[in-house]
Amino acid sequence: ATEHKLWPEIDRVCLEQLHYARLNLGEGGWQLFAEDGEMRMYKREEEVGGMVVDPLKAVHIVKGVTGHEMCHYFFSADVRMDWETTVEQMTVLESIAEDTQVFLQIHKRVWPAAQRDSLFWSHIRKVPNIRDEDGQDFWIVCNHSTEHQDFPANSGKCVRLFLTVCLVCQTFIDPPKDGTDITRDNLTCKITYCSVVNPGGWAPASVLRAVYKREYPKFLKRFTQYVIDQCADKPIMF
Ligand SMILES: CCCCCc1ccc(-c2ccc(S(=O)(=O)CCO)cc2)cc1[C@H]1C[C@H]1c1ccccn1
Repeated sequence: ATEHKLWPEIDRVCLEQLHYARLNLGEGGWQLFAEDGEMRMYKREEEVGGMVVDPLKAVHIVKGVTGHEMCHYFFSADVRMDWETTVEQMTVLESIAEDTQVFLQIHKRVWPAAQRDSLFWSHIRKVPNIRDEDGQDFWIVCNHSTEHQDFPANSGKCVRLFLTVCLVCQTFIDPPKDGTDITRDNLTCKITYCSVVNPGGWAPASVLRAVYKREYPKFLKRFTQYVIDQCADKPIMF
């Protein structure tokens, strides 16, 4: 996809998001708002033009799958509707390359706000782990709002929301002591999910914050469980 006009932006946003995801939660005023087993969800309360755009950062540890598998299923258009319960309709507008697609998604309406749609490019890539920490290479999927001449914002019934999302995964292998082949029992996947969603038009701060608090934990728990279930009986994708 390196010759496509979007490539410079895709490359820049992906690397920015990888850096942002790897910043630890020490600085930056993150407040923990949800916990479930190994999943911890943090947010910062921010408003842009009177609209809630609370950045979200979730960290999670999932046994039995690799970062490649986690990112593969997050990126795959074919399975999106199997796990994405808040999307009413999903269309692939453009397949720029094997690793880059442009999506239009109509999201289920969040009462009392108007229904939203999102139009974004989605890119998956492996990033070598150059600091030879004990983890494997990073896999990242980045979703970032973009434009498309056939689908201008706010031209239909939906308010166009703007999003930047990244899923950054790293696999840790604890090999069997007896030198036998690695099995899923030897795999641990560390996940960082970051998201900034600008609702694109006014929505009550109280409603938005309540929806985020309810929907994000459900969303990440459902997605990661979906990947565990899909991978259970399949060969490991390293
Ligand atoms: C007034 C309504 C404001 C906006 C509602 C809304 C829409 C989309 C999204 C969203 C868009 C993309 C992604 S993704 O990770 O890129 C995967 C691909 O679908 C994820 C979540 C979020 C929210 C915010 C509610 C919040 C919410 C959170 C998790 C699920 C549903 N709703």
